[in-house]
Amino acid sequence: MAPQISPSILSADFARLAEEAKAVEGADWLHVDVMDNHFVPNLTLGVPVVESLARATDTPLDCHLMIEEPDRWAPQYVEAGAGSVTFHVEAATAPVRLAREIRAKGARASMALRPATPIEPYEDLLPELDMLLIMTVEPGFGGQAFLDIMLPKIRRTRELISRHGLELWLQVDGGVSASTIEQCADAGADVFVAGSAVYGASDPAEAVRALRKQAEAATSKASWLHDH
Ligand SMILES: O=C(CO)[C@@H](O)[C@H](O)COP(=O)(O)O
Repeated sequence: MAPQISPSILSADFARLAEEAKAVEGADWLHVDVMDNHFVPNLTLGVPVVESLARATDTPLDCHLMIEEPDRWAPQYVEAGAGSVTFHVEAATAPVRLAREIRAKGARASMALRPATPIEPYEDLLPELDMLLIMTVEPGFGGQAFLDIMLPKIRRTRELISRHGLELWLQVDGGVSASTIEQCADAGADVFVAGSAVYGASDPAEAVRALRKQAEAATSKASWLHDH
Protein backbone atom coordinates (compact mmCIF):
# COMPACT_ATOMS: atom_id res chain seq x y z
CA MET A 1 0.00 0.00 0.00
CA ALA A 2 1.23 3.55 -0.75
CA PRO A 3 2.12 5.51 2.41
CA GLN A 4 -0.77 7.48 3.89
CA ILE A 5 -0.71 10.74 5.85
CA SER A 6 -3.16 11.47 8.64
CA PRO A 7 -2.88 15.02 10.06
CA SER A 8 -3.77 15.21 13.75
CA ILE A 9 -6.29 17.88 14.66
CA LEU A 10 -4.88 17.99 18.19
CA SER A 11 -2.50 20.63 16.82
CA ALA A 12 -5.28 22.53 15.00
CA ASP A 13 -7.24 25.54 16.25
CA PHE A 14 -10.27 23.96 17.97
CA ALA A 15 -12.31 27.13 17.48
CA ARG A 16 -11.97 26.71 13.68
CA LEU A 17 -12.14 22.93 13.28
CA ALA A 18 -14.12 22.91 10.02
CA GLU A 19 -11.64 25.31 8.36
CA GLU A 20 -8.70 23.40 9.79
CA ALA A 21 -10.13 20.15 8.39
CA LYS A 22 -10.48 21.76 4.95
CA ALA A 23 -6.90 23.06 5.15
CA VAL A 24 -5.61 19.48 4.87
CA GLU A 25 -8.01 18.14 2.23
CA GLY A 26 -5.80 15.94 0.06
CA ALA A 27 -4.59 14.06 3.13
CA ASP A 28 -5.66 10.42 3.28
CA TRP A 29 -7.28 10.72 6.70
CA LEU A 30 -8.02 13.31 9.37
CA HIS A 31 -6.74 12.00 12.71
CA VAL A 32 -9.12 12.87 15.54
CA ASP A 33 -7.65 12.57 19.05
CA VAL A 34 -10.36 11.70 21.57
CA MET A 35 -9.08 12.07 25.16
CA ASP A 36 -11.05 11.65 28.38
CA ASN A 37 -8.65 12.89 31.10
CA HIS A 38 -8.62 9.34 32.55
CA PHE A 39 -6.76 7.14 30.10
CA VAL A 40 -4.52 10.15 29.37
CA PRO A 41 -4.07 13.39 31.33
CA ASN A 42 -5.79 15.57 28.73
CA LEU A 43 -9.34 16.25 27.56
CA THR A 44 -10.35 17.00 23.98
CA LEU A 45 -13.64 16.18 22.26
CA GLY A 46 -16.36 13.56 21.94
CA VAL A 47 -19.06 12.08 19.72
CA PRO A 48 -20.96 15.32 18.85
CA VAL A 49 -17.79 17.01 17.55
CA VAL A 50 -16.97 13.95 15.44
CA GLU A 51 -20.51 14.06 13.97
CA SER A 52 -20.01 17.71 13.03
CA LEU A 53 -16.53 17.12 11.60
CA ALA A 54 -17.83 14.25 9.48
CA ARG A 55 -20.31 16.68 7.91
CA ALA A 56 -17.65 19.39 7.48
CA THR A 57 -15.07 17.45 5.48
CA ASP A 58 -14.85 14.79 2.77
CA THR A 59 -11.61 13.47 4.29
CA PRO A 60 -12.35 10.22 6.14
CA LEU A 61 -12.01 10.44 9.93
CA ASP A 62 -9.45 8.30 11.74
CA CYS A 63 -10.62 8.45 15.38
CA HIS A 64 -8.00 7.56 17.99
CA LEU A 65 -9.75 6.86 21.27
CA MET A 66 -7.44 7.60 24.21
CA ILE A 67 -10.22 6.82 26.64
CA GLU A 68 -11.33 4.32 29.23
CA GLU A 69 -14.21 1.98 28.35
CA PRO A 70 -13.59 1.92 24.57
CA ASP A 71 -15.82 -1.20 24.42
CA ARG A 72 -18.72 1.06 25.30
CA TRP A 73 -17.78 4.13 23.25
CA ALA A 74 -16.07 2.94 20.05
CA PRO A 75 -19.28 1.84 18.26
CA GLN A 76 -20.71 5.32 18.82
CA TYR A 77 -17.77 6.85 16.91
CA VAL A 78 -18.57 4.61 13.94
CA GLU A 79 -22.18 5.79 14.08
CA ALA A 80 -20.90 9.39 14.29
CA GLY A 81 -19.18 8.93 10.91
CA ALA A 82 -15.63 7.69 11.61
CA GLY A 83 -14.11 5.61 8.81
CA SER A 84 -11.55 4.10 11.16
CA VAL A 85 -11.71 3.70 14.93
CA THR A 86 -8.65 2.95 17.05
CA PHE A 87 -8.98 1.70 20.62
CA HIS A 88 -6.16 1.12 23.08
CA VAL A 89 -5.57 -2.51 24.00
CA GLU A 90 -4.60 -1.39 27.52
CA ALA A 91 -8.12 -0.01 28.01
CA ALA A 92 -10.24 -2.56 26.13
CA THR A 93 -12.03 -5.33 28.03
CA ALA A 94 -12.68 -7.56 25.00
CA PRO A 95 -10.50 -6.39 22.08
CA VAL A 96 -11.55 -9.16 19.66
CA ARG A 97 -15.25 -8.59 20.25
CA LEU A 98 -14.72 -4.84 19.96
CA ALA A 99 -12.76 -5.09 16.69
CA ARG A 100 -15.51 -7.31 15.25
CA GLU A 101 -18.18 -4.86 16.33
CA ILE A 102 -16.37 -1.90 14.74
CA ARG A 103 -16.01 -3.84 11.48
CA ALA A 104 -19.60 -5.06 11.57
CA LYS A 105 -20.76 -1.45 11.89
CA GLY A 106 -18.80 -0.56 8.75
CA ALA A 107 -15.55 1.07 9.90
CA ARG A 108 -11.94 -0.08 9.89
CA ALA A 109 -10.93 -1.59 13.24
CA SER A 110 -7.63 -0.51 14.69
CA MET A 111 -5.80 -1.23 17.94
CA ALA A 112 -3.17 0.99 19.58
CA LEU A 113 -0.21 0.15 21.81
CA ARG A 114 1.31 2.61 24.28
CA PRO A 115 5.12 2.77 24.12
CA ALA A 116 5.57 0.29 26.99
CA THR A 117 3.09 -2.26 25.59
CA PRO A 118 4.77 -5.03 23.56
CA ILE A 119 3.25 -6.41 20.35
CA GLU A 120 4.10 -10.08 20.93
CA PRO A 121 1.18 -10.98 23.28
CA TYR A 122 -1.23 -9.71 20.61
CA GLU A 123 0.13 -11.58 17.58
CA ASP A 124 -2.94 -13.83 17.38
CA LEU A 125 -5.27 -10.79 17.32
CA LEU A 126 -3.73 -9.24 14.21
CA PRO A 127 -6.09 -10.93 11.69
CA GLU A 128 -9.00 -9.25 13.52
CA LEU A 129 -7.61 -5.78 12.76
CA ASP A 130 -7.37 -3.44 9.79
CA MET A 131 -4.65 -1.31 11.37
CA LEU A 132 -2.26 -1.41 14.32
CA LEU A 133 -1.10 1.88 15.86
CA ILE A 134 2.29 2.02 17.53
CA MET A 135 2.53 5.14 19.68
CA THR A 136 5.87 6.86 19.24
CA VAL A 137 5.26 9.21 22.20
CA GLU A 138 3.37 8.71 25.46
CA PRO A 139 -0.22 9.53 24.43
CA GLY A 140 -1.79 12.72 25.72
CA PHE A 141 -0.15 15.69 24.04
CA GLY A 142 1.04 16.93 20.67
CA GLY A 143 4.47 18.37 20.05
CA GLN A 144 6.49 15.75 21.97
CA ALA A 145 9.82 14.35 20.79
CA PHE A 146 9.70 11.13 18.74
CA LEU A 147 10.73 8.05 20.77
CA ASP A 148 13.26 6.35 18.52
CA ILE A 149 13.37 3.39 20.94
CA MET A 150 10.06 2.41 19.25
CA LEU A 151 11.76 1.68 15.92
CA PRO A 152 12.59 -1.96 16.82
CA LYS A 153 8.92 -2.53 17.78
CA ILE A 154 7.83 -1.12 14.40
CA ARG A 155 10.27 -3.49 12.65
CA ARG A 156 9.12 -6.53 14.67
CA THR A 157 5.48 -5.69 13.98
CA ARG A 158 6.12 -5.34 10.24
CA GLU A 159 7.82 -8.75 10.31
CA LEU A 160 4.78 -10.30 12.03
CA ILE A 161 2.44 -8.72 9.47
CA SER A 162 4.54 -10.10 6.60
CA ARG A 163 4.94 -13.54 8.22
CA HIS A 164 1.16 -13.88 8.57
CA GLY A 165 0.55 -12.47 5.07
CA LEU A 166 -1.83 -9.82 6.43
CA GLU A 167 -3.10 -6.64 4.75
CA LEU A 168 -2.90 -4.83 8.09
CA TRP A 169 -1.82 -1.16 7.99
CA LEU A 170 0.84 -0.07 10.46
CA GLN A 171 0.36 3.43 11.84
CA VAL A 172 2.79 5.54 13.85
CA ASP A 173 1.72 8.54 15.92
CA GLY A 174 3.80 11.03 17.90
CA GLY A 175 6.73 13.20 16.89
CA VAL A 176 6.36 12.26 13.22
CA SER A 177 7.92 15.03 11.13
CA ALA A 178 10.27 15.66 8.19
CA SER A 179 13.11 14.57 10.51
CA THR A 180 11.60 11.25 11.60
CA ILE A 181 9.17 10.02 8.93
CA GLU A 182 11.85 8.31 6.83
CA GLN A 183 13.04 6.21 9.79
CA CYS A 184 9.45 5.16 10.46
CA ALA A 185 8.86 4.23 6.81
CA ASP A 186 12.14 2.34 6.67
CA ALA A 187 11.14 0.37 9.80
CA GLY A 188 7.81 -0.64 8.25
CA ALA A 189 5.17 1.98 9.04
CA ASP A 190 2.78 2.90 6.24
CA VAL A 191 0.30 5.30 7.89
CA PHE A 192 1.78 8.44 9.44
CA VAL A 193 0.00 10.69 11.92
CA ALA A 194 1.49 14.18 12.11
CA GLY A 195 0.12 17.01 14.24
CA SER A 196 2.57 19.84 14.82
CA ALA A 197 4.51 19.04 11.63
CA VAL A 198 1.35 19.76 9.61
CA TYR A 199 -0.62 22.36 11.58
CA GLY A 200 2.54 24.15 12.71
CA ALA A 201 3.52 24.68 9.06
CA SER A 202 2.63 27.89 7.19
CA ASP A 203 0.96 25.75 4.48
CA PRO A 204 -0.53 22.58 6.05
CA ALA A 205 -1.57 21.09 2.68
CA GLU A 206 1.96 21.50 1.36
CA ALA A 207 3.34 19.92 4.58
CA VAL A 208 1.13 16.88 3.92
CA ARG A 209 2.41 16.61 0.34
CA ALA A 210 6.05 16.94 1.46
CA LEU A 211 5.66 14.29 4.18
CA ARG A 212 4.00 11.92 1.72
CA LYS A 213 6.84 12.41 -0.77
CA GLN A 214 9.45 11.63 1.90
CA ALA A 215 7.53 8.55 3.06
CA GLU A 216 7.15 7.29 -0.52
CA ALA A 217 10.87 7.70 -1.22
CA ALA A 218 11.88 5.93 2.02
CA THR A 219 9.35 3.12 1.48
CA SER A 220 10.53 2.44 -2.05
CA LYS A 221 14.02 1.78 -0.67
CA ALA A 222 12.89 -0.14 2.43
CA SER A 223 13.97 -3.76 2.75
CA TRP A 224 10.64 -4.82 4.33
CA LEU A 225 8.88 -3.97 1.08
CA HIS A 226 11.26 -5.94 -1.14
CA ASP A 227 12.20 -8.93 1.03
CA HIS A 228 8.69 -10.37 1.32
O1 LIG B 1 -2.23 11.01 19.89
C1 LIG B 1 -1.44 11.93 19.91
C2 LIG B 1 -0.88 12.41 21.18
O2 LIG B 1 -1.39 11.61 22.18
C3 LIG B 1 -0.99 12.46 18.63
O3 LIG B 1 -1.92 12.29 17.59
C4 LIG B 1 -0.42 13.84 18.61
O4 LIG B 1 -1.42 14.78 18.44
C5 LIG B 1 0.57 13.95 17.51
O5 LIG B 1 1.11 15.22 17.54
P1 LIG B 1 2.60 15.50 17.06
O6 LIG B 1 3.49 14.67 17.95
O7 LIG B 1 2.65 15.05 15.64
O8 LIG B 1 2.77 16.96 17.24
